[in-house]
Amino acid sequence: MTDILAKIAAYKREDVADRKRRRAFAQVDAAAKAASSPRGFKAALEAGHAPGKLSLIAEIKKASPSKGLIRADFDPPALARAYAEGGAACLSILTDGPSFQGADGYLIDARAAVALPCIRKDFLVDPWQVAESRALGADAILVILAMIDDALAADLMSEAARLGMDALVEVHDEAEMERAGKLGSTLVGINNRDLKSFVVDLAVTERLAAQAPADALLVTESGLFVHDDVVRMEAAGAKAMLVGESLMRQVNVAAATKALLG
Ligand SMILES: O=C(O)c1ccccc1NCC(=O)[C@H](O)[C@H](O)COP(=O)(O)O
Repeated sequence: MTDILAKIAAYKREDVADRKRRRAFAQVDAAAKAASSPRGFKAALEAGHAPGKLSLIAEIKKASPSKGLIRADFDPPALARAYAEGGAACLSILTDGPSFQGADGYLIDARAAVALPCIRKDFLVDPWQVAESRALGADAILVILAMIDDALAADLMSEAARLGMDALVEVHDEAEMERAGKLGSTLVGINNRDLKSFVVDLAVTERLAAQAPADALLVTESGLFVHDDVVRMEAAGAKAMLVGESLMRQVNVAAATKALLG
């Protein structure tokens, strides 16, 4: 595990332990079952792509460990509406506070503003967080293989399935891609960001795409700035893309989203 992921995993375990002390699983599970029905996240990505067009997961991201503050003027419902107007298929909302200045409320508010499916972008180290994510309204969760072992990944994925959510399984290298295949992942994200150096390189998707499970929908993540990047990632085999920083830095987010999609 990289230094940054080890640091995040350590404080997440403490945070989850604290949340569990305050709220029994039965309570979270009841809230998850009472939450507004899941919107099909993977189905929206499947429906949104076509030759010459990648589906967009547009990210609501205030800050990051690699870039610090990205967007000071930060209004999640307004950003969600701008992304919807710009043609995004789904939203990704960072809820981690310490490293990304996110908040659970951002997911609730952004999802309420639009009809798009939403993934809770956070660092999951306990199946309890999956039910919590659904209770917050999430339609999908992120499973970061670099941070957890296969047993925990399988538990997170089966808990997501139990609650009607999709799981985006994120990989960074060949070994993790092989693990994703063995776990039966059908929605696989290749993260172009090296989590040790924070260097972003679209060649990571080009290198790993051919090894993705045959039936998986492939998402390229991080470091997409212009439409030429989108064309390049489609040529590599991606069907969808996850984009945060480049859109978050724009004054007119809807127009920038349209321009990125071409
Ligand atoms: O963004 C970071 O600095 C980062 C650092 C450590 C772990 C994860 C990190 N990012 C999470 C993401 O996956 C990105 O927010 C997402 O792929 C969008 O990337 P970008 O378009 O480059 O903002």
